[in-house]
Amino acid sequence: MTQAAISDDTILSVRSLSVGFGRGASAVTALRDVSFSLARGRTLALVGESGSGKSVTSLALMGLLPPSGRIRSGELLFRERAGRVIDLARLDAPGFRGLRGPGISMIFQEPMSSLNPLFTIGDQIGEMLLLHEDLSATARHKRVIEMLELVEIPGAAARVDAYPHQLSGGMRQRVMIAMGLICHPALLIADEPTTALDVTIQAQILDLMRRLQKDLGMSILFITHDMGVVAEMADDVAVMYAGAVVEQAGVLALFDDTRHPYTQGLLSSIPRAGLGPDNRLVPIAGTVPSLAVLPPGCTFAPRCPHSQPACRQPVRLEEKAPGHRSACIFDMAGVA
Ligand SMILES: Nc1ncnc2c1ncn2[C@@H]1O[C@H](COP(=O)(O)OP(=O)(O)OP(=O)(O)O)[C@@H](O)[C@H]1O
Repeated sequence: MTQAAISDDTILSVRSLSVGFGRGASAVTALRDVSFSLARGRTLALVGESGSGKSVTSLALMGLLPPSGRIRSGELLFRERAGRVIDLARLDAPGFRGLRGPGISMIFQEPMSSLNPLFTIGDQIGEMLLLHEDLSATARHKRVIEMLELVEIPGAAARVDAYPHQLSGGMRQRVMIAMGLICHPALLIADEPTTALDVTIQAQILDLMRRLQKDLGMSILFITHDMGVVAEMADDVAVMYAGAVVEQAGVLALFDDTRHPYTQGLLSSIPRAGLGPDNRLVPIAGTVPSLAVLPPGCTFAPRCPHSQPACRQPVRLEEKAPGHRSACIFDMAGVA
């Protein structure tokens, strides 16, 4: 345990995190020297293509890496509501059991695979309280109904006894949010919580999350590959590529003053209203490299339109403007 140096307004500081899977010849490094921080009460979007390391980062934060995964180095400094700072990279299993719920909570993309079909939603939400709070059965039932009302499930007092299959996809996602928030976590990790939903329901769920964040005073780590959702939800953004953060900035700076060619590629691949024949979508050419055979130097160089021989040298995430860091040897400001 450590009262390590993180500023008072920081809730999470990930420092030089490296995570590997497997051993010997088959070992791969899934996260390389990942660093980012999340300020209290704000939303940080962790964004990147499939396989960039977003889920491995969140599983490491929750102490839920699979048995073949291991934190090789780094610090995960987390500030509890009471103010104490703990290093999650050194927390043991009982420590994590106490932390998951009231400290950090996670909601996943697919509610149907996270909810148990055999238990009512009331029982499943109440289970979190049973683990963490000493309440009578009546008080627990009341708290669960209040939570269902907070996530705007109509007829909460009756729906508390429903089974997951009796609810629509949007309602099930609200149940997942209720389960994630019932113990009032300081940090909510939301892993693509709206990907499986249609756009109207997605907008409602994002609205709800923003309102609950204000009401309950939480910080959110929002994992997504969708730049539209980033623009809606994030205060700050960390962009990941092949297991490393390549750019971190405030959301406006990231969109208006993009510094890394990979982020520029992600932004030019999002659909915009009014695209004409001369302004087509530009998908990023090539694919994410295999973690087993990463190119030397900048891992994005083989796909980068600006790449030069110098990009084969090691590159570090460096501050290019106040609060704006990028891992590119060039200053890409103003270059599209
Ligand atoms: N259990 C595992 N064993 C071996 N490698 C793994 C394991 N879990 C993840 N990885 C590797 O770690 C890398 C990062 O995966 P991760 O799931 O974090 O990506 P992601 O950015 O969350 O992708 P997606 O958006 O598809 O969820 C991938 O290359 C993946 O193959």
